[in-house]
Amino acid sequence: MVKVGIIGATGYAGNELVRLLLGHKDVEIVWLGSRSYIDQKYSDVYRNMFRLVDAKCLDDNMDALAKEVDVIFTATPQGLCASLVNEDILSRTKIIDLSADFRLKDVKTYEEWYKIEHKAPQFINEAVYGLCEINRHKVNKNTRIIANPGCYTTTSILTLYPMVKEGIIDPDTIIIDAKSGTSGAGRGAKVNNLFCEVNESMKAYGVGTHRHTPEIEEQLGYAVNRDDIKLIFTPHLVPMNRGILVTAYANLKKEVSYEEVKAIYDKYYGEEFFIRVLEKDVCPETRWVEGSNFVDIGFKIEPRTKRLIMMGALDNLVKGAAGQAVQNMNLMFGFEENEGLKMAPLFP
Ligand SMILES: NC(=O)C1=CN([C@@H]2O[C@H](COP(=O)(O)OP(=O)(O)OC[C@H]3O[C@@H](n4cnc5c(N)ncnc54)[C@H](OP(=O)(O)O)[C@@H]3O)[C@@H](O)[C@H]2O)C=CC1
Ligand SMILES: CC(=O)N[C@@H](CCC(=O)OP(=O)(O)O)C(=O)O
Repeated sequence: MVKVGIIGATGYAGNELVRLLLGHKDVEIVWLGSRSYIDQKYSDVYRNMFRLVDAKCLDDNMDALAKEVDVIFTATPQGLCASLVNEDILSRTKIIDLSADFRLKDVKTYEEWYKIEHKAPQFINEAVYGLCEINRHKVNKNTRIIANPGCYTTTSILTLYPMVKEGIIDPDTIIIDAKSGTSGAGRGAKVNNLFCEVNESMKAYGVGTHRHTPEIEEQLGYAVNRDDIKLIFTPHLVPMNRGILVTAYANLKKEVSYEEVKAIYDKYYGEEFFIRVLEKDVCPETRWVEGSNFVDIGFKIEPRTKRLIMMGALDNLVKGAAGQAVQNMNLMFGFEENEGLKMAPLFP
Protein backbone atom coordinates (compact mmCIF):
# COMPACT_ATOMS: atom_id res chain seq x y z
CA MET A 1 0.00 0.00 0.00
CA VAL A 2 1.19 3.49 -0.81
CA LYS A 3 1.17 5.67 2.32
CA VAL A 4 -0.30 9.11 1.74
CA GLY A 5 -0.23 12.35 3.73
CA ILE A 6 -2.35 15.38 2.94
CA ILE A 7 -1.37 18.87 4.08
CA GLY A 8 -4.51 21.00 3.86
CA ALA A 9 -6.83 18.02 4.34
CA THR A 10 -9.45 20.30 5.92
CA GLY A 11 -9.92 22.46 2.82
CA TYR A 12 -12.36 21.72 0.03
CA ALA A 13 -9.71 20.24 -2.25
CA GLY A 14 -8.29 18.28 0.72
CA ASN A 15 -11.66 16.80 1.60
CA GLU A 16 -12.13 15.77 -2.00
CA LEU A 17 -8.73 14.07 -1.92
CA VAL A 18 -9.81 12.13 1.17
CA ARG A 19 -13.06 11.09 -0.53
CA LEU A 20 -11.27 9.87 -3.67
CA LEU A 21 -8.38 8.18 -1.85
CA LEU A 22 -10.78 6.24 0.40
CA GLY A 23 -11.96 4.53 -2.79
CA HIS A 24 -8.44 3.77 -4.05
CA LYS A 25 -7.46 0.14 -3.55
CA ASP A 26 -3.69 0.74 -3.27
CA VAL A 27 -3.63 3.65 -0.85
CA GLU A 28 -3.66 4.22 2.89
CA ILE A 29 -4.12 7.77 4.24
CA VAL A 30 -1.86 8.17 7.26
CA TRP A 31 -1.71 11.94 7.82
CA LEU A 32 -4.49 14.51 7.67
CA GLY A 33 -2.72 17.83 8.01
CA SER A 34 -4.44 20.99 9.16
CA ARG A 35 -3.67 24.41 10.59
CA SER A 36 -6.88 25.20 12.49
CA TYR A 37 -8.15 21.74 13.57
CA ILE A 38 -5.05 20.02 15.00
CA ASP A 39 -6.03 17.14 17.37
CA GLN A 40 -9.69 17.34 16.33
CA LYS A 41 -11.33 14.35 14.67
CA TYR A 42 -11.42 14.76 10.91
CA SER A 43 -15.01 13.49 10.82
CA ASP A 44 -16.01 16.28 13.22
CA VAL A 45 -14.80 18.78 10.63
CA TYR A 46 -16.32 16.89 7.69
CA ARG A 47 -19.27 14.80 8.78
CA ASN A 48 -19.47 13.12 5.37
CA MET A 49 -16.50 11.15 6.75
CA PHE A 50 -18.37 9.92 9.87
CA ARG A 51 -17.48 6.24 10.44
CA LEU A 52 -15.26 6.34 7.37
CA VAL A 53 -12.30 8.25 8.80
CA ASP A 54 -11.50 7.81 12.47
CA ALA A 55 -8.23 9.76 12.55
CA LYS A 56 -7.53 13.14 14.11
CA CYS A 57 -6.03 16.07 12.26
CA LEU A 58 -2.28 16.53 12.57
CA ASP A 59 -0.09 19.54 11.88
CA ASP A 60 1.64 20.56 8.66
CA ASN A 61 5.13 19.39 9.64
CA MET A 62 6.39 18.30 6.24
CA ASP A 63 9.74 17.08 7.60
CA ALA A 64 8.06 14.63 9.98
CA LEU A 65 5.50 13.64 7.39
CA ALA A 66 8.18 12.90 4.77
CA LYS A 67 9.58 10.18 7.05
CA GLU A 68 6.21 8.42 7.21
CA VAL A 69 4.68 8.54 3.77
CA ASP A 70 5.44 7.75 0.13
CA VAL A 71 3.63 10.80 -1.20
CA ILE A 72 2.46 14.13 0.19
CA PHE A 73 -0.41 16.09 -1.33
CA THR A 74 -0.33 19.80 -0.51
CA ALA A 75 -3.81 21.30 -0.86
CA THR A 76 -2.83 24.59 0.71
CA PRO A 77 -2.76 28.30 -0.16
CA GLN A 78 -0.26 29.65 -2.67
CA GLY A 79 3.26 29.83 -1.28
CA LEU A 80 2.94 27.27 1.51
CA CYS A 81 4.32 24.24 -0.32
CA ALA A 82 7.31 26.20 -1.60
CA SER A 83 8.01 27.44 1.92
CA LEU A 84 8.07 23.89 3.36
CA VAL A 85 9.76 21.73 0.72
CA ASN A 86 13.51 21.01 0.71
CA GLU A 87 15.96 18.52 -0.78
CA ASP A 88 15.86 16.23 2.25
CA ILE A 89 12.07 15.96 1.99
CA LEU A 90 12.21 15.25 -1.73
CA SER A 91 14.85 12.58 -1.21
CA ARG A 92 12.39 10.73 1.06
CA THR A 93 9.00 11.24 -0.52
CA LYS A 94 7.10 12.58 -3.53
CA ILE A 95 5.07 15.78 -3.57
CA ILE A 96 1.92 16.55 -5.52
CA ASP A 97 1.21 20.24 -5.03
CA LEU A 98 -2.33 21.39 -5.77
CA SER A 99 -1.36 25.04 -5.45
CA ALA A 100 0.35 27.09 -8.14
CA ASP A 101 3.82 27.18 -6.57
CA PHE A 102 5.54 25.10 -9.24
CA ARG A 103 3.27 25.63 -12.23
CA LEU A 104 4.92 28.66 -13.84
CA LYS A 105 8.44 28.03 -15.09
CA ASP A 106 9.52 31.65 -14.76
CA VAL A 107 9.90 32.67 -11.12
CA LYS A 108 9.56 36.38 -11.97
CA THR A 109 6.21 35.75 -13.63
CA TYR A 110 5.07 33.85 -10.50
CA GLU A 111 6.14 36.64 -8.17
CA GLU A 112 4.59 39.30 -10.38
CA TRP A 113 1.15 37.63 -10.68
CA TYR A 114 0.97 36.07 -7.19
CA LYS A 115 2.58 38.97 -5.33
CA ILE A 116 4.60 36.59 -3.15
CA GLU A 117 8.26 35.73 -3.05
CA HIS A 118 8.97 32.17 -4.26
CA LYS A 119 10.71 30.29 -1.46
CA ALA A 120 11.95 27.28 -3.46
CA PRO A 121 12.76 28.34 -7.03
CA GLN A 122 15.41 25.59 -7.24
CA PHE A 123 12.64 22.99 -7.70
CA ILE A 124 10.63 24.78 -10.39
CA ASN A 125 12.43 23.20 -13.34
CA GLU A 126 12.23 19.74 -11.86
CA ALA A 127 8.48 19.95 -11.21
CA VAL A 128 6.33 18.37 -13.90
CA TYR A 129 3.22 20.27 -14.95
CA GLY A 130 0.79 17.44 -14.29
CA LEU A 131 -1.76 17.88 -17.02
CA CYS A 132 -1.89 14.14 -17.60
CA GLU A 133 -3.51 14.00 -21.04
CA ILE A 134 -0.74 16.20 -22.45
CA ASN A 135 2.25 15.49 -20.19
CA ARG A 136 1.78 11.89 -19.03
CA HIS A 137 5.01 10.87 -20.78
CA LYS A 138 6.86 13.10 -18.29
CA VAL A 139 5.36 11.48 -15.18
CA ASN A 140 6.86 8.23 -13.93
CA LYS A 141 8.32 6.50 -10.87
CA ASN A 142 11.27 8.90 -10.81
CA THR A 143 9.10 12.03 -10.72
CA ARG A 144 9.54 13.73 -7.34
CA ILE A 145 7.32 16.77 -7.65
CA ILE A 146 4.13 17.48 -9.55
CA ALA A 147 2.69 20.91 -10.14
CA ASN A 148 -0.96 19.91 -10.31
CA PRO A 149 -2.84 22.24 -12.66
CA GLY A 150 -5.90 24.00 -11.27
CA CYS A 151 -9.51 24.10 -12.34
CA TYR A 152 -9.72 27.04 -14.76
CA THR A 153 -6.40 26.20 -16.37
CA THR A 154 -7.15 22.50 -16.85
CA THR A 155 -10.47 23.29 -18.54
CA SER A 156 -9.04 26.07 -20.69
CA ILE A 157 -5.90 24.28 -21.83
CA LEU A 158 -7.55 20.94 -22.58
CA THR A 159 -10.31 22.68 -24.54
CA LEU A 160 -7.94 24.79 -26.63
CA TYR A 161 -4.77 22.70 -26.93
CA PRO A 162 -5.55 20.55 -30.02
CA MET A 163 -6.79 23.54 -31.99
CA VAL A 164 -3.70 25.59 -31.16
CA LYS A 165 -1.31 22.71 -31.78
CA GLU A 166 -2.82 21.86 -35.18
CA GLY A 167 -2.87 25.49 -36.32
CA ILE A 168 -6.65 25.64 -36.67
CA ILE A 169 -6.99 28.84 -34.64
CA ASP A 170 -4.85 31.95 -34.29
CA PRO A 171 -3.54 31.79 -30.68
CA ASP A 172 -3.18 35.57 -30.56
CA THR A 173 -6.95 36.01 -30.82
CA ILE A 174 -8.07 33.72 -27.97
CA ILE A 175 -10.70 34.96 -25.53
CA ILE A 176 -11.61 32.66 -22.64
CA ASP A 177 -14.83 33.28 -20.78
CA ALA A 178 -14.88 31.02 -17.70
CA LYS A 179 -17.38 30.38 -14.92
CA SER A 180 -16.78 28.71 -11.60
CA GLY A 181 -18.87 27.40 -8.75
CA THR A 182 -18.15 28.88 -5.34
CA SER A 183 -16.19 25.92 -3.97
CA GLY A 184 -13.44 27.12 -6.31
CA ALA A 185 -12.76 29.89 -3.82
CA GLY A 186 -12.07 27.46 -0.96
CA ARG A 187 -13.64 26.97 2.45
CA GLY A 188 -12.13 29.94 4.21
CA ALA A 189 -14.68 32.56 5.27
CA LYS A 190 -14.75 35.56 2.93
CA VAL A 191 -17.51 38.15 2.64
CA ASN A 192 -17.56 37.82 -1.17
CA ASN A 193 -18.48 34.17 -0.85
CA LEU A 194 -21.35 34.48 1.63
CA PHE A 195 -24.71 33.08 0.48
CA CYS A 196 -26.35 36.49 -0.03
CA GLU A 197 -23.37 37.79 -1.98
CA VAL A 198 -23.29 34.85 -4.40
CA ASN A 199 -26.82 33.48 -4.63
CA GLU A 200 -29.04 34.83 -7.47
CA SER A 201 -26.15 36.76 -8.94
CA MET A 202 -23.19 36.42 -11.28
CA LYS A 203 -20.12 38.52 -11.67
CA ALA A 204 -16.81 38.72 -13.48
CA TYR A 205 -13.74 39.17 -11.31
CA GLY A 206 -9.99 39.45 -11.78
CA VAL A 207 -10.76 41.03 -15.15
CA GLY A 208 -7.55 41.44 -17.10
CA THR A 209 -5.51 40.51 -14.03
CA HIS A 210 -6.37 36.95 -13.05
CA ARG A 211 -3.28 34.89 -12.13
CA HIS A 212 -4.28 31.96 -14.32
CA THR A 213 -3.72 34.03 -17.46
CA PRO A 214 0.07 33.53 -17.70
CA GLU A 215 -0.28 29.81 -16.89
CA ILE A 216 -2.67 29.22 -19.80
CA GLU A 217 -0.49 31.36 -22.09
CA GLU A 218 2.63 29.42 -21.12
CA GLN A 219 1.10 25.98 -21.62
CA LEU A 220 -0.55 26.82 -24.95
CA GLY A 221 2.75 28.39 -25.99
CA TYR A 222 4.46 24.99 -25.63
CA ALA A 223 2.07 23.65 -28.27
CA VAL A 224 3.51 26.01 -30.88
CA ASN A 225 7.00 26.66 -29.47
CA ARG A 226 6.23 30.26 -28.57
CA ASP A 227 6.66 32.21 -25.35
CA ASP A 228 4.77 35.32 -26.38
CA ILE A 229 1.14 34.23 -26.67
CA LYS A 230 -1.21 36.76 -25.10
CA LEU A 231 -4.85 35.97 -24.48
CA ILE A 232 -7.83 37.28 -22.56
CA PHE A 233 -9.08 35.21 -19.61
CA THR A 234 -12.15 36.39 -17.72
CA PRO A 235 -13.42 34.30 -14.81
CA HIS A 236 -16.93 34.60 -13.36
CA LEU A 237 -18.35 33.46 -10.04
CA VAL A 238 -21.72 31.71 -10.40
CA PRO A 239 -24.15 30.52 -7.72
CA MET A 240 -23.49 26.80 -7.75
CA ASN A 241 -21.34 24.61 -5.53
CA ARG A 242 -19.13 22.91 -8.10
CA GLY A 243 -18.24 23.14 -11.73
CA ILE A 244 -16.24 25.07 -14.30
CA LEU A 245 -17.55 26.02 -17.71
CA VAL A 246 -15.20 27.54 -20.26
CA THR A 247 -16.37 29.12 -23.50
CA ALA A 248 -13.38 30.10 -25.62
CA TYR A 249 -13.36 32.06 -28.87
CA ALA A 250 -10.62 32.41 -31.47
CA ASN A 251 -10.21 33.35 -35.13
CA LEU A 252 -9.98 30.44 -37.54
CA LYS A 253 -6.75 30.44 -39.55
CA LYS A 254 -8.47 28.73 -42.46
CA GLU A 255 -11.87 27.45 -43.50
CA VAL A 256 -12.64 24.18 -41.74
CA SER A 257 -15.56 21.76 -41.66
CA TYR A 258 -17.21 20.25 -38.60
CA GLU A 259 -15.71 16.87 -39.57
CA GLU A 260 -12.16 18.26 -39.72
CA VAL A 261 -12.35 19.86 -36.28
CA LYS A 262 -14.03 16.79 -34.78
CA ALA A 263 -11.32 14.56 -36.29
CA ILE A 264 -8.64 16.66 -34.58
CA TYR A 265 -10.32 16.52 -31.18
CA ASP A 266 -10.75 12.75 -31.67
CA LYS A 267 -7.08 12.37 -32.66
CA TYR A 268 -6.00 13.94 -29.35
CA TYR A 269 -8.72 12.71 -27.03
CA GLY A 270 -10.49 9.78 -28.72
CA GLU A 271 -8.56 7.28 -26.58
CA GLU A 272 -8.64 9.34 -23.39
CA PHE A 273 -10.69 7.83 -20.57
CA PHE A 274 -11.41 11.17 -18.91
CA ILE A 275 -12.04 13.41 -21.91
CA ARG A 276 -15.37 13.11 -23.66
CA VAL A 277 -15.65 14.92 -26.99
CA LEU A 278 -19.37 15.46 -27.36
CA GLU A 279 -21.55 14.85 -30.39
CA LYS A 280 -22.42 17.54 -32.93
CA ASP A 281 -24.32 20.51 -31.47
CA VAL A 282 -24.16 19.16 -27.92
CA CYS A 283 -22.77 21.75 -25.51
CA PRO A 284 -20.96 20.69 -22.32
CA GLU A 285 -22.80 21.27 -19.04
CA THR A 286 -21.31 21.24 -15.57
CA ARG A 287 -24.13 19.02 -14.27
CA TRP A 288 -23.04 16.16 -16.55
CA VAL A 289 -19.54 16.00 -15.07
CA GLU A 290 -20.22 16.81 -11.42
CA GLY A 291 -18.46 14.54 -8.92
CA SER A 292 -16.40 12.89 -11.66
CA ASN A 293 -12.97 13.22 -13.22
CA PHE A 294 -14.43 13.73 -16.70
CA VAL A 295 -13.93 16.74 -18.94
CA ASP A 296 -16.62 17.29 -21.57
CA ILE A 297 -15.65 19.23 -24.69
CA GLY A 298 -17.78 20.59 -27.51
CA PHE A 299 -17.35 23.17 -30.28
CA LYS A 300 -19.16 25.14 -32.94
CA ILE A 301 -17.79 26.72 -36.10
CA GLU A 302 -19.10 30.26 -36.55
CA PRO A 303 -18.69 30.96 -40.30
CA ARG A 304 -20.15 34.50 -40.19
CA THR A 305 -17.28 35.77 -38.05
CA LYS A 306 -14.78 33.05 -39.08
CA ARG A 307 -14.33 32.04 -35.47
CA LEU A 308 -14.29 28.76 -33.62
CA ILE A 309 -16.20 28.55 -30.35
CA MET A 310 -14.79 25.87 -28.03
CA MET A 311 -16.46 24.76 -24.79
CA GLY A 312 -15.25 22.65 -21.87
CA ALA A 313 -16.77 21.60 -18.55
CA LEU A 314 -15.36 19.82 -15.52
CA ASP A 315 -15.77 19.55 -11.77
CA ASN A 316 -13.31 22.00 -10.21
CA LEU A 317 -12.73 19.82 -7.15
CA VAL A 318 -12.20 16.59 -9.11
CA LYS A 319 -10.51 16.95 -12.51
CA GLY A 320 -9.73 20.56 -11.56
CA ALA A 321 -7.94 19.56 -8.34
CA ALA A 322 -8.10 16.30 -6.34
CA GLY A 323 -9.00 13.92 -9.18
CA GLN A 324 -6.17 15.16 -11.37
CA ALA A 325 -3.84 14.88 -8.36
CA VAL A 326 -4.82 11.22 -7.87
CA GLN A 327 -4.41 10.65 -11.63
CA ASN A 328 -0.86 11.99 -11.28
CA MET A 329 -0.23 9.81 -8.23
CA ASN A 330 -1.35 6.77 -10.25
CA LEU A 331 1.18 7.62 -12.97
CA MET A 332 3.94 8.22 -10.40
CA PHE A 333 3.43 4.83 -8.76
CA GLY A 334 2.69 2.80 -11.90
CA PHE A 335 -0.99 2.15 -11.07
CA GLU A 336 -3.74 2.15 -13.68
CA GLU A 337 -4.19 5.84 -14.49
CA ASN A 338 -7.90 5.75 -13.70
CA GLU A 339 -7.65 3.70 -10.48
CA GLY A 340 -10.00 5.22 -7.88
CA LEU A 341 -11.38 7.63 -10.48
CA LYS A 342 -13.77 5.60 -12.59
CA MET A 343 -16.96 6.87 -10.95
CA ALA A 344 -19.77 8.18 -13.12
CA PRO A 345 -20.87 11.79 -12.64
CA LEU A 346 -23.55 12.54 -10.04
CA PHE A 347 -27.00 13.60 -11.18
CA PRO A 348 -29.17 15.37 -10.12
N1 LIG B 1 -11.11 24.80 -4.54
C1 LIG B 1 -10.81 24.45 -5.78
O1 LIG B 1 -11.72 24.24 -6.62
C2 LIG B 1 -9.39 24.30 -6.22
C3 LIG B 1 -8.34 24.58 -5.40
N2 LIG B 1 -7.05 24.45 -5.87
C4 LIG B 1 -5.93 24.80 -5.05
O2 LIG B 1 -5.85 23.93 -3.93
C5 LIG B 1 -5.36 24.62 -2.80
C6 LIG B 1 -6.38 24.49 -1.67
O3 LIG B 1 -7.58 25.07 -2.11
P1 LIG B 1 -8.94 24.92 -1.28
O4 LIG B 1 -9.08 23.54 -0.79
O5 LIG B 1 -9.98 25.47 -2.16
O6 LIG B 1 -8.67 25.91 -0.06
P2 LIG B 1 -9.35 25.94 1.36
O7 LIG B 1 -9.28 27.34 1.82
O8 LIG B 1 -10.67 25.26 1.33
O9 LIG B 1 -8.36 25.05 2.24
C7 LIG B 1 -7.05 25.45 2.55
C8 LIG B 1 -6.38 24.38 3.37
O10 LIG B 1 -5.06 24.81 3.65
C9 LIG B 1 -4.87 24.81 5.07
N3 LIG B 1 -4.00 25.94 5.42
C10 LIG B 1 -4.24 27.24 5.22
N4 LIG B 1 -3.21 27.98 5.63
C11 LIG B 1 -2.32 27.11 6.12
C12 LIG B 1 -1.05 27.26 6.73
N5 LIG B 1 -0.49 28.45 6.88
N6 LIG B 1 -0.42 26.15 7.13
C13 LIG B 1 -0.98 24.94 6.95
N7 LIG B 1 -2.18 24.72 6.38
C14 LIG B 1 -2.83 25.82 5.97
C15 LIG B 1 -6.23 24.95 5.67
O11 LIG B 1 -6.18 24.42 6.97
P3 LIG B 1 -7.33 24.71 8.06
O12 LIG B 1 -8.63 24.35 7.43
O13 LIG B 1 -6.97 23.80 9.16
O14 LIG B 1 -7.23 26.15 8.39
C16 LIG B 1 -7.05 24.10 4.71
O15 LIG B 1 -6.90 22.74 5.02
C17 LIG B 1 -5.12 26.07 -3.25
O16 LIG B 1 -3.79 26.24 -3.61
C18 LIG B 1 -6.01 26.19 -4.47
O17 LIG B 1 -5.53 27.16 -5.37
C19 LIG B 1 -6.79 23.99 -7.12
C20 LIG B 1 -7.79 23.70 -7.96
C21 LIG B 1 -9.19 23.85 -7.60
C1 LIG C 1 -14.08 30.81 -7.72
C2 LIG C 1 -12.68 31.17 -7.35
O1 LIG C 1 -12.43 32.07 -6.56
N1 LIG C 1 -11.72 30.46 -7.90
C3 LIG C 1 -10.33 30.68 -7.63
C4 LIG C 1 -9.52 29.67 -8.37
C5 LIG C 1 -9.23 28.58 -7.46
C6 LIG C 1 -8.19 27.67 -7.87
O2 LIG C 1 -8.45 26.56 -8.06
O3 LIG C 1 -6.99 28.13 -8.06
P1 LIG C 1 -5.83 27.34 -8.69
O4 LIG C 1 -6.40 26.71 -9.92
O5 LIG C 1 -4.82 28.36 -9.00
O6 LIG C 1 -5.30 26.35 -7.76
C7 LIG C 1 -9.83 32.03 -8.02
O7 LIG C 1 -10.28 32.59 -9.00
O8 LIG C 1 -8.89 32.49 -7.38
